[in-house]
Amino acid sequence: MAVYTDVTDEELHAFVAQYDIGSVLAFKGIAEGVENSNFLLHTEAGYFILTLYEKRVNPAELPYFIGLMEHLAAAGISCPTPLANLDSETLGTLAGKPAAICTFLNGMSVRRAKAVHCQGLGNAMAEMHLAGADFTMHRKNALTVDGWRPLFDLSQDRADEVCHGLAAEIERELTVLEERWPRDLPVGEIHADLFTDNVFFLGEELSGIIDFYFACTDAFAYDVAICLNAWCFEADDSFNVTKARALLKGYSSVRPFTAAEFEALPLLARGSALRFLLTRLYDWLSVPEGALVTPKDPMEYLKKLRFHRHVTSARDYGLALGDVVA
Ligand SMILES: Nc1ncnc2c1ncn2[C@@H]1O[C@H](COP(=O)(O)OP(=O)(O)O)[C@@H](O)[C@H]1O
Ligand SMILES: N[C@@H](CCOP(=O)(O)O)C(=O)O
Repeated sequence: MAVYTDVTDEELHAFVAQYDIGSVLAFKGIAEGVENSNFLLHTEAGYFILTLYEKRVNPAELPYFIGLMEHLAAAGISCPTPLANLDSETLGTLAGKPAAICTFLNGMSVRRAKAVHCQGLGNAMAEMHLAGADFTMHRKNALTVDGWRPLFDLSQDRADEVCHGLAAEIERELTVLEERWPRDLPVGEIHADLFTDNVFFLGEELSGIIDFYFACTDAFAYDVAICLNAWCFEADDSFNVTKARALLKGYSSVRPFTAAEFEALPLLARGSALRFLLTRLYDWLSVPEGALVTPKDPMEYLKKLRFHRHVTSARDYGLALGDVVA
């Protein structure tokens, strides 16, 4: 369910009239997504996505997200482009919520990524990282190592309801990551939620990247680590090194890894697994009674975390130092 706010016909027509996109031909809510209310908007000028920003998005941060999409789109990255209205504003208000209209991207997310999709993802992610280099706004990552303990505090007392011993295991992991987290890697604007549902393909060709509302300024290699977790494990929880190799080669053919990134990758993958374990654990334990939401499984990310704990080098992900490091 991802329509939290009702929009009346009058409100919609008045909002759309502020843009040079003709009048509304059709308008319907989109079921996918969890954070914001999204609508497919068809006007005389074509198809668009209308987004109402809901309470988990801080309005003060919207100029960063909107500005980043504008910047990346102008640099040739296939991502939603926010439309400016007749007053040259990309952000407005609809039904009492901040709202924007963005371009519609063709394509579909893949249910089962193949190595070729992972390679395309690697290429596009590296291009996105390079394209963000001259973006002048920045946003601290609230969900990196410094944010994990406060997040864990919210679930610690009930973590063992999900899995016996989980609270102690997370505590040990946090201690290790807080001690060893690398702080001197190349940084820039990263997507930070590049899961399969946020990447569109037409056949085997990547056609677009959506959902920039976790984007932030952090280590490029952390974005790569998030993707290793989200794209390179099978349904039976096994790690698929062929997909990982394709993803890393795809990335490094556009932006070669530094030696420090190569060294840090296993730790970043552990941290990324812990980040999604913690947010999923919180959501799992906080589902309101009767809510129409299916929380995502925290255990999936515990298993991924345990896998990375036994990885000693990025070679285990199929990355050869001589091959790809600048
Ligand atoms: N620019 C876009 N082009 C095409 N479809 C889009 C676009 N933006 C969002 N969508 C559709 O809306 C759904 C939810 O969008 P998403 O940004 O993932 O929402 P949320 O932030 O609530 O998770 C996507 O799965 C996709 O189907
Ligand atoms: N990708 C995260 C959840 C965020 O959901 P999204 O719909 O905004 O991509 C997870 O899988 O835990």
